[in-house]
Amino acid sequence: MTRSKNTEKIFFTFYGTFIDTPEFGVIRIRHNTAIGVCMNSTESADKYGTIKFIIENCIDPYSATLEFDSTLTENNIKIIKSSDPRKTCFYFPGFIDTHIHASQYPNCGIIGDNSTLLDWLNTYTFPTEAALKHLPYASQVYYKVVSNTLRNGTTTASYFTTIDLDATKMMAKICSKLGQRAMIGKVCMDQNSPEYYIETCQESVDSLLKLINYINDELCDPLVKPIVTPRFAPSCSSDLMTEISKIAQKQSLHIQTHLSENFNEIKWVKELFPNCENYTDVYRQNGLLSRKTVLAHSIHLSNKEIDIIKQTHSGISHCPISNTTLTSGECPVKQMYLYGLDKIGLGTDVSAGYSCSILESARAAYSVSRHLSIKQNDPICKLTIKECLFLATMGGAKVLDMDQLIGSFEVGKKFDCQEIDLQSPQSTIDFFDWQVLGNSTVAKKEPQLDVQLGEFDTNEILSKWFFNGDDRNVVNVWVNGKKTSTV
Ligand SMILES: Nc1nc2[nH]cnc2c(=O)[nH]1
Ligand SMILES: [Zn+2]
Repeated sequence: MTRSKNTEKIFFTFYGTFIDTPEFGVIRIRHNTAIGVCMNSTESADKYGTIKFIIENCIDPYSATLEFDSTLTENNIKIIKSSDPRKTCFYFPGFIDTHIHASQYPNCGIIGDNSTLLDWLNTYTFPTEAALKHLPYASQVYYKVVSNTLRNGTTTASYFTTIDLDATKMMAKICSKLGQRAMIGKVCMDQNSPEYYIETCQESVDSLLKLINYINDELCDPLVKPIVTPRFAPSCSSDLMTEISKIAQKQSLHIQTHLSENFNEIKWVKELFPNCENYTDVYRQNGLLSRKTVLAHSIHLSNKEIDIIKQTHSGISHCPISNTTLTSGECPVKQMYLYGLDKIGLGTDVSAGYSCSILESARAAYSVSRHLSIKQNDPICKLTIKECLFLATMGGAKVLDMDQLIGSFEVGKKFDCQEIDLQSPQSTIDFFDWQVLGNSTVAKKEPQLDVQLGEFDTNEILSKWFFNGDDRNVVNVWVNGKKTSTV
């Protein structure tokens, strides 16, 4: 270890209670923990924002940082403490939204009581998306949706935009400016779409290539990546799907699309692609399934289709709010997990989903799984809080094939984090003295009480957050070690 002082080095050491879910169904709680993050601006992109040490049961985070690297000085260590004498603050990994339509944000909360997928697309969605060709509209919408997701603790999102190249470039720039880790997908669609919102196969391929070049060679932000985005099988010709899958393969890019969301959609796909065995096979035959493919919904799959998804290591984005509002169905997440399909994350699917919050989607996943359990009279269907929080973080990281990078707090991973305070100034969650103040004596002093009142343990605090929390409890958000701010 060198003893010379190095003023270029910058370390942020975060200190407090860290909670994450490294495996399905497992919650890890680490109190009094120091996490050191390398923030040297001179470091290469792969090192900047990376967790360098995690020290549990740490008394002094400053000394811990010096112990890790004795060449550091007071000037290049920043200690960030979650203030918590009240025991309701903790750090949690940033949420990962594996499926969100940035362009549909203006329609959040507008769906139509009787809408189902195909009529909803024509009535609400295509007109709204087409309007974002007008760049001043696109700018307003995209700033707001990125701000809203960040405010809700989403540090990584996989976005659909529209078919428009310039507006999509703008979205990539906005994500970069606001500091969100993002995949940006220009929607590709060359058939069965309204004449005001369609492109030819060649136009679609050309603008996809231009977007990839822009993001990779001009924007050059390691947090922002292009993602190949055929809308869904009905709106894509086989020619388009094969052309863009070749681009994805050649450049090792992610792919995202929709799969098996609605019964009329599935029937339509059967008619459009009679030579394919099933809906999933349409994507397989056209080269779209890889370990970097995100398949939104995937509700009504046969075991044969699940097998294809397993074999190709593709991931599923479960979008429970959208599946409820559009009455598409209940995705049997737990059963798929038990069947061995372990790449499942959560998507808000704005605006079929009315909320930008992955926490709200996690709650909806919990509820939908319980309704499925009632319907099938089988407790096996039920997801637990821990499992839902896994889907919201590590599950999403796996779906995006980024689980070596994000999703939990580990040395070598990026510091993507939200700080939660259940008693933040704006919080609507009520706590009582005996629940959190380390004051269980309050209860004991009441002789007439014959029930035991006591402090919540950390799992109960987590449960309070899961069911009652919202953006007012997200007090800070860091992506790649950098604190984000929104508009
Ligand atoms: N939920 C949803 N499903 C789709 N299938 C094709 N396009 C869409 C869309 O925009 N939203
Ligand atoms: Zn969608």
